[in-house]
Amino acid sequence: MVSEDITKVLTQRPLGLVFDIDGTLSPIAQTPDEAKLYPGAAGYLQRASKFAHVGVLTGRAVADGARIVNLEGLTYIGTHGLEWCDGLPTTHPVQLLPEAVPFLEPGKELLDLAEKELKPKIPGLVIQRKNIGGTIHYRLADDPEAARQLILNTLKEPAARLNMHIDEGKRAVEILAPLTINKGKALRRFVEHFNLKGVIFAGDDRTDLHGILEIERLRQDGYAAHAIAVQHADTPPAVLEHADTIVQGVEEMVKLLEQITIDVSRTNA
Ligand SMILES: O=P(O)(O)OC[C@H]1O[C@H](O[C@H]2O[C@H](CO)[C@@H](O)[C@H](O)[C@H]2O)[C@H](O)[C@@H](O)[C@@H]1O
Repeated sequence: MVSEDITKVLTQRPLGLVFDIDGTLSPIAQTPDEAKLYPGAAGYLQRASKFAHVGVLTGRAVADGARIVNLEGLTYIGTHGLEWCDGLPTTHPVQLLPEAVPFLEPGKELLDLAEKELKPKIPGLVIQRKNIGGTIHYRLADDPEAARQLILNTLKEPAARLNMHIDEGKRAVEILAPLTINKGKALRRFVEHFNLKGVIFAGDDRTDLHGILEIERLRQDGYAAHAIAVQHADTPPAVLEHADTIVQGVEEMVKLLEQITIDVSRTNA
């Protein structure tokens, strides 16, 4: 059985279940392309989509997140909230927020610069391009800290000139549009889009904190809302502090998702 607090949310209709991918449903992998859903997760998401609106809310581009989850009938929200797709992007249009459009070219320019300047200097560097901006991964560099410094030093001035924002993720430097869209705003949009009465959000990292804090605000606004933090050695303390439930790692998160599907089908039986 899941906790009473989670059960209370699960009885609401319409209900939403929203998940981050990396570190939440997929263990952190050496490279972005190697990441996979934890065994069983796809089946539980599919089952959950029979009684809830299931959203995938990721820093990856929609196409990349959908490649990993690969289930029809889910909503894919990518690039930290800038892209939205009601279903798999192979069969549904991907909507890019209009305010993000001016940053398509500057983002591309910075990534081109990273390819030219950084790739030859940092063996193992992975440059992940997205529709808007992208992510430069230094996890495989021989000296990750030196790689991080070189990436930040190389991109600082051009990013300021092109009015792009630089942030940091897990062994990665993110090139982002300088917009205030984040996972919290995207979560609110998801709730309003489906007219939800209840929503659960699960995430593990810095960018997920926006989603977790939005859950607090949704509760204040009268929604049944619950935040789950997936704890890893490097989980930011604020994520744990503001979450309503903490699970240990992706394995426990997927077990909880399974239990949610079991409890809801028992109640509906
Ligand atoms: O905010 P998120 O939705 O968690 O997205 C952040 C980035 O996650 C991915 O990178 C991370 O996971 C990779 C695969 O496990 C790992 O190799 C990498 O070191 C991590 O930083 C994703 O590839 C990025 O696009 C996201 O921006």
